[in-house]
Amino acid sequence: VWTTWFRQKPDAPPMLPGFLPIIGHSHHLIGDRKLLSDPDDCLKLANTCYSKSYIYDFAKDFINNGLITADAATWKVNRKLLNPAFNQQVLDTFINEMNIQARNVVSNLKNELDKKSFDVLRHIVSFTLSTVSRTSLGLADEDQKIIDTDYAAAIDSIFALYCDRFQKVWLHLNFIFKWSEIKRKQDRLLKILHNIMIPVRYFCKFKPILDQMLQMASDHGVFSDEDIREHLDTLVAASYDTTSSAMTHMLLAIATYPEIQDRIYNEIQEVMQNKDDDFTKHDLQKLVYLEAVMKETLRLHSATPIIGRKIDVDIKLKNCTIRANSTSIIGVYALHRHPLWGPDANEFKPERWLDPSISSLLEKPALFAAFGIGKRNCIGRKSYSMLMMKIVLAHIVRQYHISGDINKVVCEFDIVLKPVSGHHIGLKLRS
Ligand code: HEM
Repeated sequence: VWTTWFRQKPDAPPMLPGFLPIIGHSHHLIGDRKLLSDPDDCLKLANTCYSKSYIYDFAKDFINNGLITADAATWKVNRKLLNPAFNQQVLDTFINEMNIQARNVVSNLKNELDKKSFDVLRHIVSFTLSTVSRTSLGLADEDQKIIDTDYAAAIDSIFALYCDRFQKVWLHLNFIFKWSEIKRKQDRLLKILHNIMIPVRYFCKFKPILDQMLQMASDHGVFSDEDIREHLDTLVAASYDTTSSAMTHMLLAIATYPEIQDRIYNEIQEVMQNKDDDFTKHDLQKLVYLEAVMKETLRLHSATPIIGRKIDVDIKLKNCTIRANSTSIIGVYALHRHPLWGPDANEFKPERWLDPSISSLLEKPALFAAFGIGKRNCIGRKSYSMLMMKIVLAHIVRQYHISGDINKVVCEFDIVLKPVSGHHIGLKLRS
């Protein structure tokens, strides 16, 4: 009542549909939220307020000061320290491991050949998890199995608990939550996750990202053991669901449009001169059409359709002012369909990414926000996750003809956007 009636400025943004006098949107259990979809406003907000909405605090017991959940002051320091761990030279050393993991997926997919359809998510999740943990943690094979099974199951369950808590608005209050069954389950899962991740630093072999953190801990005394555990958990948690969701959507999109699939295949053949070699950094740079398809899928089927920010200070936007101490939601889904994309904004057209005029369009950096907006964007964005996804997609398309229909997929909003109807594709071996 207070925020709705007494603290509103005359130039406050209009209320979302469904607003009722006095109770606002509380019958929808979403409280007082502003949804933004103008690219300039979104960027201004994202670069003015670095604090996350209180919903992110649900994951604090798990990843506390990791980049995703850290408060603004801690985030600024840690992001600066961690940025170098994701530089291009470090990431180039991952290409070999990514090729190995991609060949494993292609080999496992042989068991699914010639079925009318099957759910591809299991294969993609396992690829993502093993690639991320091998490249950032550098685990040996036997230790990797614990991550593939116990850690993956625990992380899935803990994400489901966060969603459950999000929907039960009374559990947003900590003093009720701490007596709940969800809290007891969360504590059990955290014990499993911590017991797996804490010893990781002692038994790794190839570990560029972890190495960087250990180096900083010893040189500057900046990270404690617990900080390192939180950063490692954050990397796996932040990459595994998002990348799996994005990659399954990309496979489904490629499956839906045979002419697009043929063009990707032909591009691969041209670049690789019909050989079955691993993809090098230079080969990957030449796969421009595949990259356009990936970006177009991220645009229309973004794994993170909304991003929440806590508003710390009053912000004057183009047509309104948003008050401090409220929450705003950046509507990535809406930004990706903004009229600036043109009259064909709702159509799947990878060619738009090859059109030279795209660079003037992307001068508004918030227009494409699949990896977040502004300075607090995804640390693993272009180089890490695009690289990993490109390699596996190129290996799969080179080997198999994919069928499926993305338009039949029904999604729900979990921590990321997930198809509830399954991720069904069919595969045939290319001759
Ligand atoms: C297709 C794959 C991915 C998508 C769509 C994605 C998307 C995003 C988005 C939208 C954010 C901003 C969240 C927010 O503002 O609340 C974010 C942050 C983050 N992502 Fe990603 N991500 C992907 C892959 C990865 C990978 C592979 C890694 C790690 C290697 C990673 C690590 C992170 C981290 C650490 C943050 C927090 C950054 C910060 O606050 O400084 N992500 N991601």
